[in-house]
Amino acid sequence: MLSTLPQTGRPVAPAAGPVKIEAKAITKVYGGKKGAFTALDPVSFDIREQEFVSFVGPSGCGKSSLLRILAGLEEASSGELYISGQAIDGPGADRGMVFQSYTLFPWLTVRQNIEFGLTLKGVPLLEKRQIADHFMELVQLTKFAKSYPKELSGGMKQRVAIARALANNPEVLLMDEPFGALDPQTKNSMQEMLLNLWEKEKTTVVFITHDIEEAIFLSQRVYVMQAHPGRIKQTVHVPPGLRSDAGCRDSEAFLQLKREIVSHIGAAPEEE
Ligand SMILES: Nc1ncnc2c1ncn2[C@@H]1O[C@H](COP(=O)(O)OP(=O)(O)OP(=O)(O)O)[C@@H](O)[C@H]1O
Repeated sequence: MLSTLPQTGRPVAPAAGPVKIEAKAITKVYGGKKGAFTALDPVSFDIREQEFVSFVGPSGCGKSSLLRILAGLEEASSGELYISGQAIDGPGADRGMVFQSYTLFPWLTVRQNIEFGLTLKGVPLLEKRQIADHFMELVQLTKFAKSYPKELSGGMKQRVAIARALANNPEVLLMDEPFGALDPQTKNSMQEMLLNLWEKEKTTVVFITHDIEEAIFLSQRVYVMQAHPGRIKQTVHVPPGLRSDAGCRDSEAFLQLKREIVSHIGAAPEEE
Protein backbone atom coordinates (compact mmCIF):
# COMPACT_ATOMS: atom_id res chain seq x y z
CA MET A 1 0.00 0.00 0.00
CA LEU A 2 1.04 3.55 -0.61
CA SER A 3 1.43 5.73 2.42
CA THR A 4 0.23 9.32 2.43
CA LEU A 5 2.59 12.10 3.35
CA PRO A 6 0.72 14.84 5.21
CA GLN A 7 2.95 17.67 3.99
CA THR A 8 2.29 16.98 0.31
CA GLY A 9 -0.80 14.83 0.20
CA ARG A 10 1.22 12.80 -2.28
CA PRO A 11 1.62 9.05 -1.75
CA VAL A 12 5.06 7.59 -1.87
CA ALA A 13 5.85 4.00 -2.74
CA PRO A 14 7.38 2.07 0.12
CA ALA A 15 11.17 2.20 -0.01
CA ALA A 16 11.46 -1.56 0.02
CA GLY A 17 8.41 -2.72 -1.97
CA PRO A 18 8.75 -5.79 -4.19
CA VAL A 19 10.75 -5.39 -7.39
CA LYS A 20 8.42 -5.05 -10.37
CA ILE A 21 10.88 -4.56 -13.21
CA GLU A 22 14.38 -5.97 -13.15
CA ALA A 23 16.82 -5.19 -15.96
CA LYS A 24 20.20 -6.91 -15.87
CA ALA A 25 22.95 -5.71 -18.22
CA ILE A 26 20.67 -4.89 -21.14
CA THR A 27 22.51 -3.98 -24.32
CA LYS A 28 21.19 -2.92 -27.71
CA VAL A 29 23.32 -2.95 -30.83
CA TYR A 30 21.76 -1.79 -34.10
CA GLY A 31 23.15 -2.93 -37.43
CA GLY A 32 23.46 -0.38 -40.23
CA LYS A 33 25.24 0.48 -43.46
CA LYS A 34 28.09 2.03 -41.48
CA GLY A 35 28.38 -1.02 -39.22
CA ALA A 36 27.14 -1.89 -35.76
CA PHE A 37 25.99 0.92 -33.47
CA THR A 38 25.78 0.40 -29.71
CA ALA A 39 22.73 2.23 -28.39
CA LEU A 40 22.68 0.68 -24.87
CA ASP A 41 25.83 -0.56 -23.23
CA PRO A 42 24.85 -2.14 -20.73
CA VAL A 43 21.98 -0.89 -18.62
CA SER A 44 20.85 -2.39 -15.29
CA PHE A 45 18.12 -1.17 -12.96
CA ASP A 46 15.28 -2.18 -10.66
CA ILE A 47 11.89 -0.53 -10.45
CA ARG A 48 9.68 -1.33 -7.49
CA GLU A 49 5.97 -1.97 -7.49
CA GLN A 50 3.92 1.26 -7.59
CA GLU A 51 6.99 3.37 -8.21
CA PHE A 52 6.96 6.26 -10.66
CA VAL A 53 10.38 6.35 -12.31
CA SER A 54 11.63 8.58 -15.13
CA PHE A 55 14.55 8.22 -17.51
CA VAL A 56 16.06 11.49 -18.72
CA GLY A 57 19.03 12.08 -20.94
CA PRO A 58 20.26 13.70 -24.13
CA SER A 59 18.87 12.83 -27.53
CA GLY A 60 20.22 9.49 -28.70
CA CYS A 61 21.06 8.09 -25.25
CA GLY A 62 18.76 5.14 -25.89
CA LYS A 63 15.69 6.12 -23.82
CA SER A 64 13.18 5.06 -26.47
CA SER A 65 15.15 1.92 -27.32
CA LEU A 66 15.01 0.96 -23.66
CA LEU A 67 11.27 1.57 -23.45
CA ARG A 68 10.61 -0.42 -26.64
CA ILE A 69 12.61 -3.29 -25.15
CA LEU A 70 10.56 -3.06 -21.94
CA ALA A 71 7.40 -3.08 -24.07
CA GLY A 72 8.64 -6.18 -25.88
CA LEU A 73 8.44 -4.34 -29.21
CA GLU A 74 12.17 -4.76 -29.70
CA GLU A 75 14.63 -7.40 -28.49
CA ALA A 76 17.66 -6.58 -26.39
CA SER A 77 20.95 -7.71 -27.94
CA SER A 78 21.92 -9.22 -24.58
CA GLY A 79 20.93 -9.09 -20.94
CA GLU A 80 17.92 -10.15 -18.93
CA LEU A 81 14.64 -8.40 -18.32
CA TYR A 82 11.89 -9.46 -15.92
CA ILE A 83 8.49 -8.10 -14.96
CA SER A 84 7.15 -9.61 -11.73
CA GLY A 85 9.89 -12.23 -12.07
CA GLN A 86 8.74 -13.29 -15.56
CA ALA A 87 11.19 -12.92 -18.46
CA ILE A 88 9.88 -10.55 -21.17
CA ASP A 89 9.68 -12.19 -24.56
CA GLY A 90 7.33 -9.90 -26.49
CA PRO A 91 4.48 -7.45 -25.93
CA GLY A 92 1.99 -8.37 -23.22
CA ALA A 93 -1.21 -7.18 -21.59
CA ASP A 94 0.76 -6.63 -18.38
CA ARG A 95 2.24 -3.51 -20.01
CA GLY A 96 0.32 -0.47 -21.29
CA MET A 97 2.00 2.00 -23.66
CA VAL A 98 1.48 5.70 -24.32
CA PHE A 99 3.61 7.34 -27.02
CA GLN A 100 4.27 10.96 -27.96
CA SER A 101 2.44 10.59 -31.26
CA TYR A 102 -1.28 10.17 -30.86
CA THR A 103 -2.08 6.55 -31.48
CA LEU A 104 -5.87 6.55 -31.26
CA PHE A 105 -8.01 4.78 -33.82
CA PRO A 106 -9.52 7.67 -35.81
CA TRP A 107 -12.63 5.72 -36.78
CA LEU A 108 -13.55 4.97 -33.16
CA THR A 109 -15.14 7.33 -30.62
CA VAL A 110 -13.46 8.20 -27.31
CA ARG A 111 -15.49 5.48 -25.57
CA GLN A 112 -14.75 2.90 -28.26
CA ASN A 113 -11.02 3.73 -28.15
CA ILE A 114 -10.95 3.24 -24.38
CA GLU A 115 -12.96 0.02 -24.65
CA PHE A 116 -10.86 -1.36 -27.52
CA GLY A 117 -8.59 -3.68 -25.51
CA LEU A 118 -11.50 -4.80 -23.35
CA THR A 119 -13.50 -5.72 -26.46
CA LEU A 120 -10.56 -7.79 -27.71
CA LYS A 121 -10.41 -9.56 -24.36
CA GLY A 122 -14.13 -10.34 -24.53
CA VAL A 123 -15.01 -8.36 -21.38
CA PRO A 124 -18.84 -8.40 -20.96
CA LEU A 125 -20.60 -5.26 -22.21
CA LEU A 126 -21.77 -3.92 -18.85
CA GLU A 127 -18.36 -4.35 -17.23
CA LYS A 128 -16.69 -2.77 -20.26
CA ARG A 129 -19.00 0.25 -20.03
CA GLN A 130 -18.29 0.65 -16.32
CA ILE A 131 -14.52 0.49 -16.79
CA ALA A 132 -14.66 3.03 -19.64
CA ASP A 133 -16.94 5.31 -17.56
CA HIS A 134 -14.48 5.15 -14.67
CA PHE A 135 -11.48 6.13 -16.78
CA MET A 136 -13.34 8.75 -18.83
CA GLU A 137 -14.25 10.40 -15.54
CA LEU A 138 -10.67 10.20 -14.24
CA VAL A 139 -9.32 11.91 -17.37
CA GLN A 140 -12.30 14.28 -17.45
CA LEU A 141 -13.60 13.28 -20.84
CA THR A 142 -17.05 11.97 -19.94
CA LYS A 143 -18.68 14.71 -22.02
CA PHE A 144 -16.66 13.65 -25.04
CA ALA A 145 -17.53 9.94 -24.97
CA LYS A 146 -19.10 10.12 -28.43
CA SER A 147 -16.48 12.40 -30.01
CA TYR A 148 -13.96 11.20 -32.57
CA PRO A 149 -10.20 11.86 -32.21
CA LYS A 150 -10.23 14.51 -34.96
CA GLU A 151 -12.60 16.57 -32.78
CA LEU A 152 -10.17 16.56 -29.82
CA SER A 153 -7.17 18.72 -28.89
CA GLY A 154 -3.72 17.14 -28.48
CA GLY A 155 -4.05 17.07 -24.69
CA MET A 156 -7.46 15.43 -24.90
CA LYS A 157 -6.14 12.78 -27.29
CA GLN A 158 -3.37 11.94 -24.85
CA ARG A 159 -5.92 11.71 -22.05
CA VAL A 160 -7.83 9.16 -24.12
CA ALA A 161 -4.58 7.26 -24.82
CA ILE A 162 -3.77 7.15 -21.09
CA ALA A 163 -7.32 6.06 -20.22
CA ARG A 164 -7.17 3.37 -22.92
CA ALA A 165 -3.88 2.04 -21.58
CA LEU A 166 -5.10 2.02 -17.96
CA ALA A 167 -8.49 0.47 -18.83
CA ASN A 168 -6.65 -2.76 -19.58
CA ASN A 169 -5.41 -2.79 -15.99
CA PRO A 170 -1.71 -3.12 -16.87
CA GLU A 171 0.81 -3.89 -14.16
CA VAL A 172 3.16 -1.35 -15.70
CA LEU A 173 2.48 1.83 -17.67
CA LEU A 174 5.24 2.68 -20.15
CA MET A 175 5.19 6.29 -21.36
CA ASP A 176 7.48 7.65 -24.09
CA GLU A 177 7.47 11.47 -24.02
CA PRO A 178 3.66 11.44 -23.84
CA PHE A 179 3.41 15.21 -23.35
CA GLY A 180 6.29 16.16 -25.66
CA ALA A 181 4.03 17.57 -28.38
CA LEU A 182 1.84 19.67 -26.06
CA ASP A 183 2.05 23.39 -25.30
CA PRO A 184 3.52 24.25 -21.86
CA GLN A 185 0.19 25.02 -20.18
CA THR A 186 -1.49 21.82 -21.41
CA LYS A 187 1.63 19.90 -20.49
CA ASN A 188 1.49 21.17 -16.89
CA SER A 189 -2.15 20.24 -16.48
CA MET A 190 -1.51 16.80 -18.03
CA GLN A 191 1.30 16.22 -15.55
CA GLU A 192 -1.01 17.05 -12.65
CA MET A 193 -3.69 14.78 -14.07
CA LEU A 194 -1.20 11.93 -14.46
CA LEU A 195 -0.05 12.31 -10.85
CA ASN A 196 -3.65 12.18 -9.65
CA LEU A 197 -4.27 9.09 -11.76
CA TRP A 198 -1.16 7.42 -10.45
CA GLU A 199 -2.20 8.12 -6.88
CA LYS A 200 -5.59 6.51 -7.52
CA GLU A 201 -4.58 3.58 -9.72
CA LYS A 202 -1.18 2.77 -8.14
CA THR A 203 0.22 1.48 -11.41
CA THR A 204 4.00 1.22 -11.73
CA VAL A 205 5.02 3.93 -14.23
CA VAL A 206 8.13 4.16 -16.41
CA PHE A 207 8.29 7.60 -17.98
CA ILE A 208 10.71 8.76 -20.68
CA THR A 209 11.30 12.48 -21.12
CA HIS A 210 13.77 15.11 -22.29
CA ASP A 211 12.27 17.50 -19.79
CA ILE A 212 14.14 17.48 -16.46
CA GLU A 213 11.51 19.58 -14.72
CA GLU A 214 8.82 17.15 -15.81
CA ALA A 215 10.86 14.21 -14.54
CA ILE A 216 11.35 15.81 -11.12
CA PHE A 217 7.73 16.88 -10.84
CA LEU A 218 6.36 13.43 -11.65
CA SER A 219 8.84 10.93 -10.31
CA GLN A 220 10.05 9.39 -7.13
CA ARG A 221 13.26 8.41 -8.80
CA VAL A 222 15.05 9.69 -11.92
CA TYR A 223 17.57 7.67 -13.88
CA VAL A 224 19.91 10.07 -15.67
CA MET A 225 21.31 8.60 -18.88
CA GLN A 226 24.30 9.50 -21.00
CA ALA A 227 24.79 8.97 -24.71
CA HIS A 228 27.47 7.31 -26.87
CA PRO A 229 26.99 4.71 -25.65
CA GLY A 230 23.69 4.91 -23.79
CA ARG A 231 24.11 4.15 -20.11
CA ILE A 232 22.62 5.03 -16.76
CA LYS A 233 24.93 7.58 -15.30
CA GLN A 234 23.20 8.48 -12.07
CA THR A 235 20.15 7.66 -9.98
CA VAL A 236 18.52 10.69 -8.41
CA HIS A 237 15.96 10.29 -5.63
CA VAL A 238 13.32 13.00 -5.53
CA PRO A 239 12.51 13.97 -1.92
CA PRO A 240 8.77 13.50 -1.36
CA GLY A 241 8.32 16.97 0.16
CA LEU A 242 9.53 18.69 -2.99
CA ARG A 243 6.09 19.03 -4.58
CA SER A 244 4.51 20.68 -1.57
CA ASP A 245 2.49 23.30 -3.50
CA ALA A 246 1.58 24.60 -6.94
CA GLY A 247 4.67 26.84 -7.03
CA CYS A 248 7.04 24.03 -6.13
CA ARG A 249 8.86 24.27 -9.47
CA ASP A 250 10.27 27.64 -8.41
CA SER A 251 11.39 26.46 -4.98
CA GLU A 252 15.12 26.43 -4.22
CA ALA A 253 15.07 22.68 -3.50
CA PHE A 254 13.42 21.92 -6.85
CA LEU A 255 15.83 24.18 -8.77
CA GLN A 256 18.78 22.67 -6.92
CA LEU A 257 17.75 19.16 -7.98
CA LYS A 258 17.26 20.38 -11.53
CA ARG A 259 20.78 21.84 -11.52
CA GLU A 260 22.12 18.55 -10.16
CA ILE A 261 20.52 16.57 -13.00
CA VAL A 262 21.68 19.11 -15.61
CA SER A 263 25.23 18.75 -14.27
CA HIS A 264 25.05 14.94 -14.55
CA ILE A 265 23.81 15.19 -18.14
CA GLY A 266 26.33 17.86 -19.07
CA ALA A 267 29.40 16.25 -17.52
CA ALA A 268 31.75 14.11 -19.56
CA PRO A 269 31.14 10.34 -19.50
CA GLU A 270 32.77 8.57 -16.58
CA GLU A 271 35.78 6.37 -17.27
CA GLU A 272 35.39 2.62 -17.05
N1 LIG B 1 16.18 1.00 -35.64
C1 LIG B 1 17.36 1.59 -35.48
N2 LIG B 1 18.41 1.33 -36.30
C2 LIG B 1 19.59 1.93 -36.12
N3 LIG B 1 19.87 2.80 -35.14
C3 LIG B 1 18.86 3.11 -34.30
C4 LIG B 1 17.56 2.53 -34.42
N4 LIG B 1 16.78 3.02 -33.42
C5 LIG B 1 17.55 3.87 -32.71
N5 LIG B 1 18.79 3.92 -33.24
C6 LIG B 1 19.91 4.72 -32.73
O1 LIG B 1 20.11 4.37 -31.39
C7 LIG B 1 20.40 5.52 -30.61
C8 LIG B 1 19.38 5.62 -29.49
O2 LIG B 1 18.12 5.94 -30.07
P1 LIG B 1 16.83 6.19 -29.15
O3 LIG B 1 15.71 6.62 -30.05
O4 LIG B 1 16.62 5.02 -28.29
O5 LIG B 1 17.34 7.41 -28.27
P2 LIG B 1 16.55 8.49 -27.42
O6 LIG B 1 17.36 8.76 -26.22
O7 LIG B 1 15.15 8.05 -27.23
O8 LIG B 1 16.58 9.73 -28.40
P3 LIG B 1 15.52 10.91 -28.56
O9 LIG B 1 15.41 11.56 -27.22
O10 LIG B 1 16.13 11.79 -29.60
O11 LIG B 1 14.23 10.27 -29.01
C9 LIG B 1 20.35 6.72 -31.56
O12 LIG B 1 21.67 7.06 -31.93
C10 LIG B 1 19.58 6.22 -32.75
O13 LIG B 1 20.02 6.81 -33.94
